[in-house]
Amino acid sequence: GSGVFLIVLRNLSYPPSTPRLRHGRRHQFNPTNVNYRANIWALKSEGCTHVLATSACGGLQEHTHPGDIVLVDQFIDQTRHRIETFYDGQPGHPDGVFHIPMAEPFCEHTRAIVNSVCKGLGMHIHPKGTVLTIEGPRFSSRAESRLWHAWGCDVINMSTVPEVVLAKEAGLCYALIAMVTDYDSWREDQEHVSVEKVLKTFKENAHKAELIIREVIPKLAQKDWTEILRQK
Ligand SMILES: CSC[C@H]1O[C@H](OP(=O)(O)O)[C@H](O)[C@@H]1O
Ligand SMILES: Nc1ncnc2[nH]cnc12
Repeated sequence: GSGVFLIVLRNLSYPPSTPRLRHGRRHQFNPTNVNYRANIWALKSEGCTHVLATSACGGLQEHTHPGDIVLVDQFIDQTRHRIETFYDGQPGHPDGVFHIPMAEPFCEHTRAIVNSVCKGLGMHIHPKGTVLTIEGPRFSSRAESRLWHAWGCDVINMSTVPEVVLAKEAGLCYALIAMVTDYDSWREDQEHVSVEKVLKTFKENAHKAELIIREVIPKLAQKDWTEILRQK
Protein backbone atom coordinates (compact mmCIF):
# COMPACT_ATOMS: atom_id res chain seq x y z
CA GLY A 1 0.00 0.00 0.00
CA SER A 2 0.91 3.58 0.53
CA GLY A 3 3.38 2.87 3.36
CA VAL A 4 1.31 4.82 5.80
CA PHE A 5 2.27 5.16 9.39
CA LEU A 6 1.22 6.75 12.60
CA ILE A 7 3.86 8.06 14.92
CA VAL A 8 3.08 8.75 18.48
CA LEU A 9 4.61 10.31 21.50
CA ARG A 10 4.45 8.24 24.67
CA ASN A 11 4.07 10.08 27.96
CA LEU A 12 5.47 13.16 26.22
CA SER A 13 8.88 11.58 26.20
CA TYR A 14 11.36 11.25 23.40
CA PRO A 15 12.11 9.01 21.49
CA PRO A 16 8.53 8.21 20.55
CA SER A 17 6.91 4.79 20.49
CA THR A 18 7.21 2.68 17.35
CA PRO A 19 5.34 3.66 14.24
CA ARG A 20 2.14 1.70 13.76
CA LEU A 21 1.12 0.59 10.30
CA ARG A 22 -2.56 1.34 9.85
CA HIS A 23 -3.14 -1.41 7.26
CA GLY A 24 -1.11 -4.02 9.14
CA ARG A 25 2.47 -5.22 8.52
CA ARG A 26 1.51 -7.09 5.36
CA HIS A 27 -1.02 -4.47 4.27
CA GLN A 28 -3.66 -7.12 4.96
CA PHE A 29 -6.46 -4.78 6.14
CA ASN A 30 -8.40 -2.81 3.55
CA PRO A 31 -9.67 0.61 4.71
CA THR A 32 -13.01 -0.83 5.89
CA ASN A 33 -11.32 -3.63 7.84
CA VAL A 34 -8.63 -1.59 9.58
CA ASN A 35 -9.33 -1.97 13.30
CA TYR A 36 -9.35 1.77 14.01
CA ARG A 37 -10.66 1.27 17.54
CA ALA A 38 -7.94 -1.27 18.41
CA ASN A 39 -5.20 1.01 17.00
CA ILE A 40 -6.34 4.08 18.92
CA TRP A 41 -7.09 2.11 22.09
CA ALA A 42 -3.62 0.53 21.95
CA LEU A 43 -1.99 3.96 21.63
CA LYS A 44 -4.03 5.37 24.49
CA SER A 45 -3.24 2.35 26.68
CA GLU A 46 0.47 2.77 25.97
CA GLY A 47 0.20 6.30 27.38
CA CYS A 48 0.42 8.06 24.03
CA THR A 49 -0.78 11.63 23.88
CA HIS A 50 -0.20 12.56 20.23
CA VAL A 51 -0.87 10.96 16.88
CA LEU A 52 0.89 12.19 13.76
CA ALA A 53 -0.84 10.46 10.90
CA THR A 54 0.09 10.40 7.24
CA SER A 55 -2.29 9.51 4.46
CA ALA A 56 -2.01 9.13 0.71
CA CYS A 57 -4.82 11.30 -0.68
CA GLY A 58 -6.31 12.33 -4.00
CA GLY A 59 -6.32 16.05 -4.86
CA LEU A 60 -9.85 17.40 -5.36
CA GLN A 61 -8.91 20.95 -6.40
CA GLU A 62 -6.57 22.41 -8.97
CA HIS A 63 -4.33 23.77 -6.18
CA THR A 64 -3.90 20.39 -4.47
CA HIS A 65 -1.34 18.96 -6.92
CA PRO A 66 0.14 15.49 -6.69
CA GLY A 67 3.28 15.89 -4.56
CA ASP A 68 1.69 18.57 -2.33
CA ILE A 69 1.17 18.32 1.41
CA VAL A 70 -2.03 19.46 3.13
CA LEU A 71 -2.30 19.91 6.91
CA VAL A 72 -5.92 18.91 7.14
CA ASP A 73 -8.20 20.70 9.64
CA GLN A 74 -11.68 19.41 8.67
CA PHE A 75 -13.33 16.29 7.32
CA ILE A 76 -16.49 15.25 5.49
CA ASP A 77 -17.57 11.68 6.16
CA GLN A 78 -18.83 9.50 3.33
CA THR A 79 -18.04 6.16 5.00
CA ARG A 80 -20.83 3.62 5.62
CA HIS A 81 -19.55 0.53 7.40
CA ARG A 82 -17.47 1.79 10.31
CA ILE A 83 -17.86 2.04 14.04
CA GLU A 84 -16.96 5.56 15.11
CA THR A 85 -17.26 5.34 18.88
CA PHE A 86 -15.87 3.43 21.84
CA TYR A 87 -19.23 4.03 23.60
CA ASP A 88 -21.23 1.37 21.73
CA GLY A 89 -23.05 -0.26 24.66
CA GLN A 90 -21.07 -3.51 24.38
CA PRO A 91 -20.01 -5.32 27.58
CA GLY A 92 -16.59 -4.18 28.77
CA HIS A 93 -16.70 -1.01 26.68
CA PRO A 94 -17.02 2.48 28.17
CA ASP A 95 -20.49 3.13 29.63
CA GLY A 96 -23.13 5.47 28.30
CA VAL A 97 -23.62 7.47 25.14
CA PHE A 98 -21.11 10.08 24.01
CA HIS A 99 -22.25 12.80 21.59
CA ILE A 100 -18.80 14.22 21.08
CA PRO A 101 -18.49 17.73 19.57
CA MET A 102 -16.70 17.55 16.22
CA ALA A 103 -16.45 21.22 15.22
CA GLU A 104 -12.63 20.98 15.46
CA PRO A 105 -11.70 17.34 14.82
CA PHE A 106 -7.93 17.89 14.56
CA CYS A 107 -5.49 19.32 17.13
CA GLU A 108 -4.76 22.91 16.11
CA HIS A 109 -1.70 23.10 18.41
CA THR A 110 -0.07 20.06 16.87
CA ARG A 111 -0.95 21.31 13.38
CA ALA A 112 0.66 24.69 14.18
CA ILE A 113 3.90 22.92 15.11
CA VAL A 114 3.83 20.84 11.92
CA ASN A 115 3.19 24.03 9.94
CA SER A 116 6.11 25.89 11.50
CA VAL A 117 8.43 22.93 10.88
CA CYS A 118 7.36 22.88 7.20
CA LYS A 119 8.04 26.61 6.93
CA GLY A 120 11.45 26.15 8.53
CA LEU A 121 12.24 23.42 6.01
CA GLY A 122 11.22 25.79 3.21
CA MET A 123 8.44 23.43 2.11
CA HIS A 124 5.47 24.87 0.33
CA ILE A 125 2.45 23.26 1.98
CA HIS A 126 -1.26 23.98 2.43
CA PRO A 127 -1.71 24.99 6.09
CA LYS A 128 -5.32 23.77 6.19
CA GLY A 129 -7.84 21.85 4.13
CA THR A 130 -10.83 19.53 4.16
CA VAL A 131 -10.48 15.80 3.61
CA LEU A 132 -13.38 13.75 2.34
CA THR A 133 -13.21 10.13 3.48
CA ILE A 134 -14.97 7.52 1.36
CA GLU A 135 -15.64 3.91 2.32
CA GLY A 136 -13.56 2.33 -0.43
CA PRO A 137 -11.86 0.10 -1.30
CA ARG A 138 -13.02 1.29 -4.71
CA PHE A 139 -12.13 4.79 -5.85
CA SER A 140 -14.85 7.35 -6.66
CA SER A 141 -16.75 7.42 -9.95
CA ARG A 142 -16.18 10.51 -12.09
CA ALA A 143 -19.62 11.87 -11.09
CA GLU A 144 -18.83 11.37 -7.39
CA SER A 145 -15.41 12.95 -7.81
CA ARG A 146 -16.96 16.00 -9.51
CA LEU A 147 -19.41 16.26 -6.63
CA TRP A 148 -16.63 16.20 -4.01
CA HIS A 149 -14.82 18.83 -6.09
CA ALA A 150 -17.96 21.01 -6.24
CA TRP A 151 -18.39 20.66 -2.47
CA GLY A 152 -15.03 22.39 -2.14
CA CYS A 153 -13.19 19.52 -0.46
CA ASP A 154 -9.42 19.65 -0.92
CA VAL A 155 -8.35 16.01 -0.64
CA ILE A 156 -9.89 12.54 -0.54
CA ASN A 157 -8.89 9.31 1.19
CA MET A 158 -10.34 6.20 2.86
CA SER A 159 -8.91 6.33 6.37
CA THR A 160 -9.30 9.59 8.30
CA VAL A 161 -12.80 8.81 9.53
CA PRO A 162 -13.16 7.17 12.00
CA GLU A 163 -9.47 7.40 13.01
CA VAL A 164 -9.53 11.08 13.98
CA VAL A 165 -12.96 10.73 15.63
CA LEU A 166 -11.78 7.89 17.88
CA ALA A 167 -8.57 9.75 18.68
CA LYS A 168 -10.69 12.68 19.81
CA GLU A 169 -12.89 10.43 21.96
CA ALA A 170 -9.69 9.06 23.50
CA GLY A 171 -8.44 12.59 24.23
CA LEU A 172 -5.42 12.35 21.92
CA CYS A 173 -3.93 15.26 19.94
CA TYR A 174 -4.27 14.13 16.31
CA ALA A 175 -2.70 15.81 13.27
CA LEU A 176 -2.85 14.65 9.68
CA ILE A 177 -0.17 15.14 7.04
CA ALA A 178 -2.04 14.48 3.79
CA MET A 179 0.28 13.54 0.93
CA VAL A 180 -1.42 14.28 -2.38
CA THR A 181 -0.71 11.44 -4.80
CA ASP A 182 -3.18 11.95 -7.68
CA TYR A 183 -6.04 14.09 -8.98
CA ASP A 184 -8.74 11.49 -8.25
CA SER A 185 -11.11 11.36 -11.24
CA TRP A 186 -12.75 14.76 -11.54
CA ARG A 187 -10.38 16.10 -14.24
CA GLU A 188 -10.64 14.75 -17.75
CA ASP A 189 -7.35 16.38 -18.76
CA GLN A 190 -5.42 14.35 -16.16
CA GLU A 191 -4.75 10.67 -15.59
CA HIS A 192 -7.46 9.28 -13.27
CA VAL A 193 -6.41 7.70 -9.98
CA SER A 194 -5.03 4.17 -9.87
CA VAL A 195 -3.08 2.28 -7.20
CA GLU A 196 0.03 2.45 -9.42
CA LYS A 197 -0.24 6.25 -9.62
CA VAL A 198 -0.76 6.52 -5.83
CA LEU A 199 2.23 4.31 -5.01
CA LYS A 200 4.53 6.01 -7.52
CA THR A 201 3.78 9.56 -6.27
CA PHE A 202 3.85 8.42 -2.64
CA LYS A 203 7.31 6.88 -3.08
CA GLU A 204 8.62 10.02 -4.77
CA ASN A 205 7.40 12.22 -1.91
CA ALA A 206 7.61 10.05 1.21
CA HIS A 207 10.95 11.66 2.17
CA LYS A 208 9.08 14.96 2.76
CA ALA A 209 6.86 13.38 5.42
CA GLU A 210 9.88 11.75 7.00
CA LEU A 211 11.75 15.06 7.18
CA ILE A 212 8.74 16.78 8.74
CA ILE A 213 8.07 14.05 11.30
CA ARG A 214 11.72 13.87 12.37
CA GLU A 215 11.64 17.56 13.26
CA VAL A 216 8.12 17.68 14.68
CA ILE A 217 8.57 14.95 17.30
CA PRO A 218 11.27 16.67 19.39
CA LYS A 219 9.31 19.96 19.13
CA LEU A 220 6.20 18.24 20.48
CA ALA A 221 8.26 16.85 23.33
CA GLN A 222 9.55 20.36 24.24
CA LYS A 223 6.10 21.90 24.69
CA ASP A 224 4.11 21.74 27.90
CA TRP A 225 0.83 20.07 26.91
CA THR A 226 -0.64 19.71 30.41
CA GLU A 227 -3.39 22.30 30.01
CA ILE A 228 -4.26 21.33 26.41
CA LEU A 229 -4.55 17.66 27.33
CA ARG A 230 -6.56 18.49 30.45
CA GLN A 231 -9.16 20.27 28.30
CA LYS A 232 -9.55 17.29 25.93
C1 LIG B 1 -3.55 2.70 -2.06
S1 LIG B 1 -4.73 3.89 -2.60
C2 LIG B 1 -6.03 4.01 -1.40
C3 LIG B 1 -5.58 3.99 0.03
O1 LIG B 1 -4.55 4.99 0.19
C4 LIG B 1 -4.84 5.74 1.33
O2 LIG B 1 -4.36 5.00 2.43
P1 LIG B 1 -3.83 5.71 3.75
O3 LIG B 1 -4.86 6.72 4.18
O4 LIG B 1 -3.69 4.61 4.73
O5 LIG B 1 -2.55 6.37 3.33
C5 LIG B 1 -6.37 5.81 1.30
O6 LIG B 1 -6.92 6.24 2.54
C6 LIG B 1 -6.74 4.42 0.92
O7 LIG B 1 -6.83 3.57 2.04
N1 LIG C 1 -8.14 9.41 -5.22
C1 LIG C 1 -8.16 8.79 -4.05
N2 LIG C 1 -9.34 8.44 -3.47
C2 LIG C 1 -9.35 7.81 -2.27
N3 LIG C 1 -8.25 7.49 -1.59
C3 LIG C 1 -7.07 7.82 -2.12
N4 LIG C 1 -5.82 7.64 -1.69
C4 LIG C 1 -4.98 8.17 -2.59
N5 LIG C 1 -5.65 8.69 -3.63
C5 LIG C 1 -6.97 8.49 -3.36
